Amino acid sequence: MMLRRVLAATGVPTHSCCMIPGVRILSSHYSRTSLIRTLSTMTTKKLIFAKHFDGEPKPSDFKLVEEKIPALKNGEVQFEALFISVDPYMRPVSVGKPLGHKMFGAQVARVVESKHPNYKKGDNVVGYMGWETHPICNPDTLESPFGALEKPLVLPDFKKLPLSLALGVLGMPGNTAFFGLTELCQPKAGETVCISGAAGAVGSLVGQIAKNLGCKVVGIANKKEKLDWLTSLGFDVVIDYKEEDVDKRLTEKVPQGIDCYFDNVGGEMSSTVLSHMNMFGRVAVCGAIAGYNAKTPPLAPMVQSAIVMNQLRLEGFFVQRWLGRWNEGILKNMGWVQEGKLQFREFVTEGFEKLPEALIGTMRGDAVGKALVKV
Ligand SMILES: NC(=O)C1=CN([C@@H]2O[C@H](COP(=O)(O)OP(=O)(O)OC[C@H]3O[C@@H](n4cnc5c(N)ncnc54)[C@H](OP(=O)(O)O)[C@@H]3O)[C@@H](O)[C@H]2O)C=CC1
Ligand SMILES: CCCCC/C=C/C=O
Repeated sequence: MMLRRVLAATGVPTHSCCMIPGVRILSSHYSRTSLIRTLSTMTTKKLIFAKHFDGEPKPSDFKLVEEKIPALKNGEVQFEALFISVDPYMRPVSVGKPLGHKMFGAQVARVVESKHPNYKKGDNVVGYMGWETHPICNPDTLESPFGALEKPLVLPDFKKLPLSLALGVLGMPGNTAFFGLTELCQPKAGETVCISGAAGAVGSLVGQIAKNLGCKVVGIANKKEKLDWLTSLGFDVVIDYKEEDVDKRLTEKVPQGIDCYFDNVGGEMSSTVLSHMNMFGRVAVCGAIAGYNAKTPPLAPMVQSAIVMNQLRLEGFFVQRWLGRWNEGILKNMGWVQEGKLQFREFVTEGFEKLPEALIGTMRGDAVGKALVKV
């Protein structure tokens, strides 16, 4: 549609839009980049959620479709996706979602055209537009995967920082780390904070924030590359839960006990951590990835004795609880990033079509830091 208008304006017959000569004539009026962009925005690619996951997600659970971009209606905005997020939460949150629709999820995108007063061409946003290259949506009726209305956020000037950070340290994972740790664990300087899934998008930030607050930090993850990275970030103790005996290592290396546990994983290893907690310890239950792909919930050793004997407080949370304070977390994390006190690492896969593989990879533990796809 847009290309037809451009061609009409140049006098090139519109039926020649896909022919090389037409492209050559146009290039005298338009830069090669804008022409490529114009051509590519005629259609949009979507990954459809085609089959409910059975165990681990599979590429065949998704279907790639390409559609013409419809005309924009009043109140709508057309975006061009720049980065799309892949997150383990997608596995449990997909349960019960209707099939045949675009896969849900967050993306960083640029506004291409707008018929909404609060969005203008060229704005960069982060929002739940799903797995699509050129989505159109009405921001006022856009739903997050968690079932609430959530408008795409227009991003402030990121200065020299990459826009992709709006999906990581300056976005949902950053706020999960900040609010989950500060509000639920309430760590005090000198206390010991333990984190499972410690080298991931959320966990790597939790550990660094805890260090910034003056705590001792224990990180649990798998693979030498991840543990070395955590050590370089200042984690005091690192444990490979697949290669080492977590119980023995905690006894040896954390004799003072654990005051706060930020749990991304659940299962047997978390039961072990709970048995090392101090009196009045606090546990933020953020995720349970150890069980996301399981057909029947895995059994874990009983934890109630540790909870009772040490009078622990465990609380689960969704980060959306703090939507009303969203910018507070983002600004706090941005300050630490700018001071060099909050390092981030991104694990970027190139290509929209690679989204399913990227999701599967991050659930398997391939990613160090935040996993995302560059469209
Ligand atoms: N409550 C909330 O509001 C939110 C919750 N979450 C949850 O937080 C957790 C972390 O999310 P996020 O940082 O995005 O993801 P990560 O970047 O941490 O990626 C997932 C990691 O989980 C680890 N993992 C996978 N399987 C297992 C297993 N069986 N046992 C132990 N570890 C495993 C892998 O690390 P390794 O190689 O070290 O095993 C993998 O890298 C997830 O559970 C997610 O659902 C996320 C955002 C918001
Ligand atoms: C057990 C599922 C937890 C996932 C919560 C994720 C929220 C992300 O925004």
